[in-house]
Amino acid sequence: MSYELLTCDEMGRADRAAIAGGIAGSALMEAAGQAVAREVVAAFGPQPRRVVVLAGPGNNGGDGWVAARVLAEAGWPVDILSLVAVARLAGDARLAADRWTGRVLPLSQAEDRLKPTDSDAAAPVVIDALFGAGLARPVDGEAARLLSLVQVLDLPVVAVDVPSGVSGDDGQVRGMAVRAALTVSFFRAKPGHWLLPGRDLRGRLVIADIGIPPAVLRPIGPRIAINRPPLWQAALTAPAAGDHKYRRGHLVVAGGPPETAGAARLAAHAGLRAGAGLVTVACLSDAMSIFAGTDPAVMTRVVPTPEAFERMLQTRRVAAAVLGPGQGVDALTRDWVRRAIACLPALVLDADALTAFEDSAADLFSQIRAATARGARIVITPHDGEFGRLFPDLAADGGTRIERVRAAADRCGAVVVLKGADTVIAGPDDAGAPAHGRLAINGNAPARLATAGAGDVLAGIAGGLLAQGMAAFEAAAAAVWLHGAAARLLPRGMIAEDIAGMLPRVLQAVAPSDDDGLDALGFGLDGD
Ligand SMILES: NC(=O)C1=CN([C@@H]2O[C@H](COP(=O)(O)OP(=O)(O)OC[C@H]3O[C@@H](n4cnc5c(N)ncnc54)[C@H](OP(=O)(O)O)[C@@H]3O)[C@@H](O)[C@H]2O)[C@H](O)CC1
Ligand SMILES: [K+]
Repeated sequence: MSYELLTCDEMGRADRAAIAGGIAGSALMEAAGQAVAREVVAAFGPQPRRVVVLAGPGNNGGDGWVAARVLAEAGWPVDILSLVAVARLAGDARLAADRWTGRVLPLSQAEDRLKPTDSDAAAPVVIDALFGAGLARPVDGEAARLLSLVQVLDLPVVAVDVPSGVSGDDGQVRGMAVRAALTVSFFRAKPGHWLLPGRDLRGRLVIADIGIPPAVLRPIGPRIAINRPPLWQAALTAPAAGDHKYRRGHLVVAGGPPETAGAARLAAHAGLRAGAGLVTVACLSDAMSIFAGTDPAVMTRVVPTPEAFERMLQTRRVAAAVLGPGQGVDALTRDWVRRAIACLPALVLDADALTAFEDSAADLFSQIRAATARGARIVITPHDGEFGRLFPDLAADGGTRIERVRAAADRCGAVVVLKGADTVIAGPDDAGAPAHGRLAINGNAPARLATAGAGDVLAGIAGGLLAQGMAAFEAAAAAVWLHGAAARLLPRGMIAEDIAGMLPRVLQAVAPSDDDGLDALGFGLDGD
């Protein structure tokens, strides 16, 4: 399964490369329109049903004209409402329109033809082929009127490429867009299919092969991907026979005051489940009994001073740390963060470890940059509020979610996980850095994952993976996906404490196994 996402510009380049390689543009359009028709029949057939195609002025409309012809040839009653006169169409779209032998209705008849009639066994299916990758400005005027009619009549919509009005690049709505039951796109999906609200408006997504050879992608070098296991699976190591717990990675979680100790407990437990060899919560003496009294596999260590914390990091073979969950927004947190950045090979900074630097973000970023320059792997995991505290100008400037998170990663030098229903993971654009300009959009998190403490669990999973030596971008992307997948296995009513318990099942499905390939209990160990 492919996981690259192409921006509209990259898709245009892929298209042009295919055409330069000898595939006619009209053949691509024919394949695109046929795919749309095929999916309409699969979703709404096999009995023919009335179809109304809304055709726009460009090639998205061209796909609509092809789909109309193919459906009509199969005996489906099809009407076309074209935004512009056929004489004004050009290129492949004009060729496609010229092959249409049925009626083209004037837009004044739109309401009449869209309304279900007594002779309709079911409401007509609308093919939305107004605008696709070429959306250039907000949808208004006649196009908006047509889409509003479809919305008011609550008709089933099949969108060509994207629901018209949704930007393929960022999933934002420009002007207006109607929710589709199904979106048929071509060759590769686009970021706007996976970022909200586009993800929500597109309905079910089908990516059709229209004959573009995958080799065209090599010179394009897409850097945005949907977050799926192939992106990071190879970096998930299986525990080896000779491993001991330190070799599998010692993760330290910073424990805060007793009132908010739950957050670090969740992170510590999740770090262990994600595969860290051992996990220690470092805390002040007043929280000791809480941390020591809960999770039997998690160790506790009292570090009365920042110096003691640093000494522990340096002497206990610490592979990674998670700082921030429930730690407190104060100078002590800043002190621990500075010391951890200065001496550890890997680090997750979450929650309070980010908010504590609201007034000194530049200072935090220069420390992170110094550490990553010597090879440290650092992941920060802000939600939108924390992001706004660290990067107020980026949060305010109205750029797309992708632009914001990219700019943030470039500025701070860490891998940035911008959490939300459509979490985005971005690596800094440092030439030569392993995460160089990479970006993944996550799509597997169920809505019920938005629950208290879920972020602490995510930080712990990322820390557990970093402790095992994973690269920062891969660890961050894997953590986000595993977290979403674990929640998917849990029914409504799940709480943050339940998530880590699902990790063994999820890891079993995506990670290399550490058993010897024999029967489940190992009866066959002697080779029989
Ligand atoms: N490989 C593929 O993916 C293939 C995709 N195909 C389809 O082609 C479209 C992209 O076609 P393109 O012609 O580049 O763009 P659109 O059809 O989406 O839109 C361009 C026209 O729409 C006008 N426009 C743009 N925004 C608005 C608006 N808000 N209101 C009114 N008109 C608008 C634009 O006008 P300009 O004045 O800006 O020029 C254009 O006339 C892709 O999405 C696929 O569906 C191919 O068919 C096969 C290969
Ligand atoms: K469309």
